[in-house]
Amino acid sequence: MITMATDGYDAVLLDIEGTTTPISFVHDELFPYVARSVAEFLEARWGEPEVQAHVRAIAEQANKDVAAGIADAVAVDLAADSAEEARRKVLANIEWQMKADRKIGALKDLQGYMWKFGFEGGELRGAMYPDAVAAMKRWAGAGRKVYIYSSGSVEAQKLIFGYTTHGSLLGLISGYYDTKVGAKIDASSYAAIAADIGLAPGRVLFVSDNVNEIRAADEAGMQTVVSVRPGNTPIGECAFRQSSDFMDIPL
Ligand SMILES: CSCCC(=O)C(=O)COP(=O)(O)O
Repeated sequence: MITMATDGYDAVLLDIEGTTTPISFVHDELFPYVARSVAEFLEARWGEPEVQAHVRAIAEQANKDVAAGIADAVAVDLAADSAEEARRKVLANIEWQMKADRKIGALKDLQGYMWKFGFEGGELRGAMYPDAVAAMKRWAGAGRKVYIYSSGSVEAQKLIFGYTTHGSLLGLISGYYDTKVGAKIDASSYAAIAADIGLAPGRVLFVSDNVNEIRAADEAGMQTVVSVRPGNTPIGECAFRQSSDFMDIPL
């Protein structure tokens, strides 16, 4: 039985991986989609302005990482390198970052851009926990605004909820946040989201599988529930409320 603040909450802020969506979908379908097609994608679309914008962001991040002494990072000089050389280096940076499951903006933005082709072409469909879908409908129907906060880019979030195995859920969602608002383990990110939504943090309920994120949201004053799902990292003893069926979360 989950007990919430007696006067409830006005908005719900949901994490994706391990919360609305199985971790296995992200790691066994979404990430491999990019891993298996990124080399060919870069070769075929290198000259396209949108792809070049992603290339510049990856190169900028790589050069910062090299300066910071990160061993796997490969410096890229887009002005001096030949197109082939630059493409090889950009690819090397994408590959090591994906192996490390790095939650970094330039990589997340590129993944989101590539997933668009998979979702729009029908190769990808966003997997959802059925109780998460039911709870989102119940929250929206009861006047609780539903927001998303994920390391995945806002563009990727709109795809995963726009093309789910339960149809489009975009109509249930009032807004989207990614790490442009701040890191998910920083309390200031949750304060910024609450301010942007226009609510006191205490009127927002944050649900995530990641206890470090839950701790940050709690520090910012949000109400919290830890999502417990098969395949999630076990959380063990923990002071926070937990749920494995979001329909059990009181309104
Ligand atoms: C937008 S779906 C892709 C999820 C993703 O790329 C990711 O890194 C998961 O991050 P989350 O913050 O949802 O755990």
